[in-house]
Amino acid sequence: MAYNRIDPALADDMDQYRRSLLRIMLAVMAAIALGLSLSNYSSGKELSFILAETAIGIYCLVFLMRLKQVKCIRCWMLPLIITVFSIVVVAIHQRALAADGFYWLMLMPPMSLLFTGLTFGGVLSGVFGLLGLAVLGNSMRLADQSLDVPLIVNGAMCYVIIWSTCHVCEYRRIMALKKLRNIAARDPLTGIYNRLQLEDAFSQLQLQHDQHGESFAMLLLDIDYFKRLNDQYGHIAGDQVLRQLALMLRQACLTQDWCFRMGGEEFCVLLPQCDASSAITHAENLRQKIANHAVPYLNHSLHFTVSIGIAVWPDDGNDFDAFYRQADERLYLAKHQGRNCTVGTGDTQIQETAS
Ligand SMILES: Nc1nc2c(ncn2[C@@H]2O[C@H](COP(=O)(O)OP(=O)(O)OP(=O)(O)O)[C@@H](O)[C@H]2O)c(=O)[nH]1
Repeated sequence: MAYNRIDPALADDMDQYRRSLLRIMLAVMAAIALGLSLSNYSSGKELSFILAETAIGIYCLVFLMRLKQVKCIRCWMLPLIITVFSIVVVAIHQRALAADGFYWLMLMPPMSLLFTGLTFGGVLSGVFGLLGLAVLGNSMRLADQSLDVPLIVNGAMCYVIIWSTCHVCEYRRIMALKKLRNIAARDPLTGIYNRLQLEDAFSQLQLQHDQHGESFAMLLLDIDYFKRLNDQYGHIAGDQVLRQLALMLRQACLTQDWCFRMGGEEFCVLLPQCDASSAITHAENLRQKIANHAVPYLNHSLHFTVSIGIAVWPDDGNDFDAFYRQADERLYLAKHQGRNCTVGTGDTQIQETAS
């Protein structure tokens, strides 16, 4: 089992960005729509337009007032975008408004790409662009029996430039955000997740437990006498050991999603769908594998061992802090009992001590 830890946070960032832009845009749209409906009313324009403008203005105001509570921005934006730009297309159809109606259509790509997403917004604004051009050409042909080709070509070129620029900008913004999130989530030395991600991963497993009753385990590992290793062979050798241990943990977990460097020489592994006895088996296998492994460094073979503390959910705590504390206390006990050993759940006894 694996899950994508970056995307929920990324989605959250994008959501905040959209909301702050929306606040300004909805206020402007409400003012324009209500202003237009008033001016069209006083100049005796077509009633259907006045009603549509009033409805859009009111919708924008309600949306603006409820923006903090609205969960699905796309669900609110989609009817607004489709209604506004359908009215624009209808306006283009009326010969008198054909060209200036097309200017308004240029707002479609930035709005739909920003507020309904890259793929959906790209397709939607592409369809509306083509529709607008077809309606513009048709309304000219109906009125004059001729096509103003330069106007159509200029309109199409501007639309394509705006559409592609917005698409590239939005794509690059999302990629940059993903990259930044990834940098912030990982430990630069070993490449595995840092401690900030642990609580998030824990919440995901806790949810799995609440929904399906699956227990899971946490292993806290700390390298024994790491200071001595650093002092004897130097910090570069120590770094090599840390990288090798991270690699072994990733291999043991089959996925990197559940391995974390807590800082210094301390690591954490989460074991999904794991009870107390399989956690001990897993931890012991890992401990022995590490103890039997040699890290090549210059012309040395570096040997090192780890001590491990285990906590199993839901037996060992009722929240993250208590759960983590339990694993930490058992790690401390493992150190106290002579290192290179595992202390498991239950009655906090040593499961196996070093040879
Ligand atoms: N090479 C290297 N060393 C680090 C890094 N982070 C922390 N250390 C070193 O890790 C050592 C931790 O030492 P201690 O906390 O005394 O732990 P220990 O020597 O492993 O002793 P026990 O944990 O009690 O077995 C210190 O010497 C730190 O300088 C790192 O990123 N690279």
